[in-house]
Amino acid sequence: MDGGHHDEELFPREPALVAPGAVHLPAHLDPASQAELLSACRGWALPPAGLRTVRTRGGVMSVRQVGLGLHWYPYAYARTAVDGDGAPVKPFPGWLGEWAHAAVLAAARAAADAAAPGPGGATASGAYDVALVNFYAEGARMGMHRDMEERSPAPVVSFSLGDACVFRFGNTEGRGRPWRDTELRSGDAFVFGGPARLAYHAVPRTLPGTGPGRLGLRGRVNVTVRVSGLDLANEPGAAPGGR
Ligand SMILES: O=C(O)CCC(=O)C(=O)O
Ligand SMILES: [Fe+2]
Repeated sequence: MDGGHHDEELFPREPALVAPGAVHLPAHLDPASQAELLSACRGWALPPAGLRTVRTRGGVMSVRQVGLGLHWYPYAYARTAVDGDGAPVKPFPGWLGEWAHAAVLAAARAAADAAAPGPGGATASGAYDVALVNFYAEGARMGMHRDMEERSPAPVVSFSLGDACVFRFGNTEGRGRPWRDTELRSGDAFVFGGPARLAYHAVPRTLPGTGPGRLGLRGRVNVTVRVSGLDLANEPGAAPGGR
């Protein structure tokens, strides 16, 4: 899974430091791992506590979501799909935590090679405990936001499948510039932690029809893996956040 080379790329894309603490890892997941993750996503999308439409302060999100480990909703985490069918959230699989951990190590290596600040938060693989699975049909997008509801500084790890997208990575001050746009393709990982952990980011658009045909996916799937830092056993409702 820790590929580094992409069968289909004539010129392999290299890891890129997008901002201090933010690292793009092109073709991090090999084709077999992408198929495995997509197949898991298809299972997670099913009810109960499956894929749902999310209502935020800003309106209805065009991206449909499902949570693992804990259920994220605007703007907190809960143990059940409180803004969906109310069912208990699906468990977070340990292997996904290992994948996230491996991506953090690869990102740290890339940053060290460039003598640049890494994503920080050297985190044990077992610490990753929640994930958000996002499904982007054609035309779906995600506005500028921060991932704020976690209570851990550990890096967020994102894995992309299917159609490519424009991923906009901004700053911690506000939704405006400066930002940098990166194309995320199927199999790419993106890690942000350290000074970038609370940076604003967005997906202004996907690039329909650009996914690898072998996956058999129309649209784009993104999985972000996080350390919640929460123990909801004693907090049945939610942990208030500020997104
Ligand atoms: O789809 C993406 O690449 C980003 C998703 C994201 O920012 C999130 O789930 O908070
Ligand atoms: Fe996010």
